[in-house]
Amino acid sequence: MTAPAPAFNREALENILARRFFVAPSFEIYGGTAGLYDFGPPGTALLNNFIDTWRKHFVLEEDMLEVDSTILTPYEVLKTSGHVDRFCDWMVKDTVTGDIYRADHLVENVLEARLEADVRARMSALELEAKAKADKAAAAAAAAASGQAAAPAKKTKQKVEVAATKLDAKVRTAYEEILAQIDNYGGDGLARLIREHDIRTPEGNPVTAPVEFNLMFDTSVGPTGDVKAFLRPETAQGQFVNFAKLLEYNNGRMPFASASIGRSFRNEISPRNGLLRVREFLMAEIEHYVDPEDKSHPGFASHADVVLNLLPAKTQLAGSTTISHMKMGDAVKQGIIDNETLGYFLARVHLFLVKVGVNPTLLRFRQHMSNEMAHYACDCWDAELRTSYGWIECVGCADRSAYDLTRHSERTNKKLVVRQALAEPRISEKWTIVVNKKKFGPAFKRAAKDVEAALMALDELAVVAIKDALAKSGAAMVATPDGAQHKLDATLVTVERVTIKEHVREYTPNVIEPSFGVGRILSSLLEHTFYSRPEDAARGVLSLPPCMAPIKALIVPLSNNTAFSPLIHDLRQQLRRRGLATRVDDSASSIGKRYARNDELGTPFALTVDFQSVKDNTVTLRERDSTKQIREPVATIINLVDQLVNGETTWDQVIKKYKVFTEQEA
Ligand SMILES: Nc1ncnc2c1ncn2[C@@H]1O[C@H](COP(=O)(O)OP(=O)(O)OP(=O)(O)O)[C@@H](O)[C@H]1O
Repeated sequence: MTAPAPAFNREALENILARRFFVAPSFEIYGGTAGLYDFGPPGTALLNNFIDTWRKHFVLEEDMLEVDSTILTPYEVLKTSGHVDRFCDWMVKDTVTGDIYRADHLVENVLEARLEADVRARMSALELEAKAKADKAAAAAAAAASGQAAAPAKKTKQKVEVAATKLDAKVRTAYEEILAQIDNYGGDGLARLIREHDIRTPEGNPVTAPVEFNLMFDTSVGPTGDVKAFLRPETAQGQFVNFAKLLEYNNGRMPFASASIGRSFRNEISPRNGLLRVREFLMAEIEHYVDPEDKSHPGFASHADVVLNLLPAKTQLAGSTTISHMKMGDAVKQGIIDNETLGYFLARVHLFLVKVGVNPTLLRFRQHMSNEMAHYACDCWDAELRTSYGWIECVGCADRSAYDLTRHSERTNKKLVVRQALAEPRISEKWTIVVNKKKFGPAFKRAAKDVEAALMALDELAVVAIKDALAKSGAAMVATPDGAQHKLDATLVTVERVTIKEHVREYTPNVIEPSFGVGRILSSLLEHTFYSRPEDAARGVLSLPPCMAPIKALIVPLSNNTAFSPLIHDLRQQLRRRGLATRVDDSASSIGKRYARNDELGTPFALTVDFQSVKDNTVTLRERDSTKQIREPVATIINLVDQLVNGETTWDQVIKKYKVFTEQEA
């Protein structure tokens, strides 16, 4: 089923989504709350179909371990993960109205508007120049014909306006470079941009200096209010804190992945663009745990030929947004994508997005630049979808390294590691701290246990630093998790070179995380699949793939004659038994109108019951995009709908096999 490429009409789509109650602002009758949305029946069905397809594509396909953890998350967990200190955006205030803006978005909007005005101005300048040339030539021709001198050309007012919005080439390049890296600016950088480029609010007012704002909603647990907590900003932490149990459930086998689908909350400074930036949204996240010394993946070879649209960091640094169309395997071999596992997941994400209806030509993977990366990530690619709002990040694919597991382990003193039995024992030499037990206990008293644990947890570099400090000044310092510093000397500890024979290798796995924002993907794919019938612009169609469509089959009786009732009942029963959502439209409208109404809902198939059906038990099956139909016995049609929805056949295959007729012929 291929829909014709349309000119996208956002207003028409938004009208359908509101009118057919796909989605609506929450608490609308109270005036609504910015950044909160409710899904109506077709929107909820779409959401559920997305989750179902996601589960089958990722969780079932790879035996991922799905967990459902709580939304309420204690302060300590998010302090340890770095969210309390760093999960922030920068905001500015309009100095006149007091309105709040997210600083990077304001800069982005203003510069983009200036660049757009520049493009328009340059186009008009070219048009004016062409017109002036044509006028001059016409005047010269007229003058030659009359034998008089040509009158001088008049300067138009329009020319002056064009000049005012035209940018100097240097300024234009500077704007383009800033926009390509807008996510990389911190508070000082944004303040400089605002100053240097005279960034103002849409009302034309100046703004304050940027202030950091943490995006987490805080709350407290229990009646005393003493236990501080947050609504989680991602599902990932709920998976990491359960790592040891998950590994045990997996019989200690590596690599493996956990997955979670659930709501997350971010107190966005300025929610905007419908579902694209909201304050409560559904996330589907995978945490794939992998050996840092071996990031190969068993699925790499079978996905190496998937062609991806890549925008690497290097290209962006050179100020370009040109996409490289590359086989995933080649991108990994050339070091553009860091490792096999990350490459594999990018390919899987690509295949999934196309399966749910994303237009592959409007999908790209953009690599983060080093200063743009989240505090936990060491390589990151965003799957971005092109929408009427520009390129939108919909899936973040990050290599979070060992960051989270290490932090949680350090904070809780619980081991979050993999123990791998070695075929051959590994013999190595290592600098090790040896504690003089007799003196150590009396010296540190109640803190002795914690100080010793802190010393034992040090890596070899830190141990060598203690050795050097003891040799140089006779003293060294060590910190315990409560932040206290403790002084060591050569009577309490010595640092010795010891030979170690290891039968087990212990390591903290690295984590590769594809993180899906469900609302953003749905909103983008609704744009990708929406078009208007070429013969009637008022007839909108959502060309959703059958697996995603809220209703799979519409049942349309020719009229509300009771003769059709038993067959309609039978059709519904049979489709329901196969788990296929149906809807009967027995309203008085014409059949064409009823088809059109359900095209708006994205219903891919319609079964029409007429007087012939009652006689010979045949019904027609109409496909939404081609509007072509076939007429076959009920049993054949039910089987075909089932196979079409489950992807076992396609409409193109069906029309090769059966006699086809058009809507007019039916
Ligand atoms: N406010 C939001 N509204 C809707 N979806 C969101 C929002 N914030 C994040 N997401 C979704 O969650 C996914 C993973 O979150 P991640 O933390 O990587 O986003 P982010 O980089 O903070 O997004 P952005 O830079 O747009 O704020 C994103 O790719 C996106 O699809």
